[in-house]
Amino acid sequence: MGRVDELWVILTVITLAAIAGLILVVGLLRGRGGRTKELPTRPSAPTQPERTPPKANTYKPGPGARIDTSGGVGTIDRPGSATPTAPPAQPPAEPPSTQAEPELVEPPVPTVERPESARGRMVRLRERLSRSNTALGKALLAVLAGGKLDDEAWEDVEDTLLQADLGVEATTEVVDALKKRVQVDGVADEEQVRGWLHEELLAQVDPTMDRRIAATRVAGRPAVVLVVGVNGTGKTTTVGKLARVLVAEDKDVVLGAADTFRAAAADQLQTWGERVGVPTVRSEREGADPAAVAFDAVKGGAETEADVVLVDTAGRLHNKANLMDELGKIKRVIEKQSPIDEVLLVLDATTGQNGLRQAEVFAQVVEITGIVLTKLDGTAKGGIVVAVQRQLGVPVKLVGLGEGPDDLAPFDPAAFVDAVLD
Ligand SMILES: Nc1nc2c(ncn2[C@@H]2O[C@H](COP(=O)(O)OP(=O)(O)OP(=O)(O)O)[C@@H](O)[C@H]2O)c(=O)[nH]1
Repeated sequence: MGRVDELWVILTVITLAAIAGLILVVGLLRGRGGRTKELPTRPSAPTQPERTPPKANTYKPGPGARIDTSGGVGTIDRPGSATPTAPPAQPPAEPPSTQAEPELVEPPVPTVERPESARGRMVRLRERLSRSNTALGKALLAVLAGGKLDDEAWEDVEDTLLQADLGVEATTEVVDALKKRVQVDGVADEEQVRGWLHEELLAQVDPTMDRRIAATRVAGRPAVVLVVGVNGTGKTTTVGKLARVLVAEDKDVVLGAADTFRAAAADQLQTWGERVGVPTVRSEREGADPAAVAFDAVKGGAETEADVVLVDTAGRLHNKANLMDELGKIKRVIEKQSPIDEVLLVLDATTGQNGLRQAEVFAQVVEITGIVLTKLDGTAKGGIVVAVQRQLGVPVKLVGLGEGPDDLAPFDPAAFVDAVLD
């Protein structure tokens, strides 16, 4: 082989080696690149500078619980908005698929109601209060403006207040204050007496108490409201009505059906929610762990960036110890992921002293922050407002004044006393 041939052979070998090396390097690089693309992508944390309008619900409830999304968190026409009802936003379209897929059944478009705004509800409902309670005002005025205020007359005043469930302490305070005024100013005309009564009763109802409901996001999470009380007091109804009050205030609400004792309670709550476009987290199973449902509801509320989560609980348990255990567990489990901002105790105003005893039992297990007095439309015992506030040291925040969906009103002390003395 001549020198030229040898050179050609060496050149060919070098060229082939270089090509092989190049192929190897390219192959390696492509292999790495491909793998990077396959890394699972996490949905990015919300980076928007401001809160976007509520989204369609993406929350996945734990086993045994499901979220009813027919309320369509992000799809409702908010009450109070001037814009006409827009059709609910649809979930993002699936990528086209060549395979035959099961038919996608569109959820029914809910007819969303527009609840009455909370402002002025008590004024509208005042008549119902006075219808039940004017007997109290009339009786008091009749005695006080009658002119002859002897011991017997004062006893009548006392009896009237006691019959209205004002309680012994408050009754004594009111009577003593009135006696003093009569001593100083003498027996006055009916208008004057009405003024005194108004002042004394209002002082008992205590207009200085903070009656706001914790329903606004706190530190980047939804407020959590736990609703407790014995069965039949109107708990579920109250949660449904409260959702309406809050929706009317443009809040995003999530309901938690932790009353798993009675299967129909979850259905009842879900129906309330659907009417105003609010989702309900519930269990499919009767007797499911209520703490798990409560946990899922709070989690769901956080994930959908709701303003407030309202958790309904059961009140019908075999005995007091069971009730305490269950409530205590619900509280502990919720608190694993979020503080509880409000515990509302629902009391039936028609049950009088019995209701006060119930209040004591609940107060031993949870820290009650507000009272909802239901069925105040059907009783002449409006004085229970004062008695229960004194006993628990927490304000009546809401009053139920009928079975209608908007018959729950924020409690307004002055309007209440006006109605009693009307
Ligand atoms: N008149 C009147 N009725 C009310 C009021 N609030 C609730 N109710 C009625 O009280 C009844 C009981 O209400 P629910 O909400 O089912 O009571 P609950 O406490 O949830 O009962 P359980 O689910 O069995 O624990 C229903 O018929 C309600 O319509 C109110 O303010 N006035």
